[in-house]
Amino acid sequence: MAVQRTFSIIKPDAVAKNVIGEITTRFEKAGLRVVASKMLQLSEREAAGFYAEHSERGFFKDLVAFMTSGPVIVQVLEGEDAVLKNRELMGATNPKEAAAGTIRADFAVSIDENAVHGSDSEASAAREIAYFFSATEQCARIR
Ligand SMILES: Nc1ncnc2c1ncn2[C@@H]1O[C@H](COP(=O)(O)OP(=O)(O)OP(=O)(O)O)[C@@H](O)[C@H]1O
Repeated sequence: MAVQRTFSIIKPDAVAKNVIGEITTRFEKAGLRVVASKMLQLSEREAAGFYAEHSERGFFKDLVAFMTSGPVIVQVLEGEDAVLKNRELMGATNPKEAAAGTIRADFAVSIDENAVHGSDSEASAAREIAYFFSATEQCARIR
């Protein structure tokens, strides 16, 4: 598997819990490298645009309210098989179903406030990275 990039959000609940460093350390220990990172307070428009695919779902309004409830950290992670590796580190969407030792099992309490987002495919990663980062904010390969 080639080196890939994926997109991560450390959501407002995890930022409020003061575990930005602990979550980022998990990425690094798993061989993923942070190649872009910033803290943002999302507007309603930005959060709704990011989750547009869920706009017809019953939880959409609550999701947008949660994602705008405090600052988030958006990151680009690079490494071998980065999309799948990050999904494995995150665990299941619902923390109650997340495997022991995953980020969501350890730091999240509910499906509404589940600590992290990670792209579900390379195509999503490319779209999500471009949504939040300009070309100049994305470092070239760091080695
Ligand atoms: N049934 C639900 N009730 C409440 N919130 C939900 C529900 N399903 C999903 N969500 C919220 O919407 C987000 C996006 O849902 P999706 O199905 O894309 O999950 P995911 O890919 O595991 O999560 P993410 O996209 O945040 O990485 C979830 O992370 C969660 O916060």
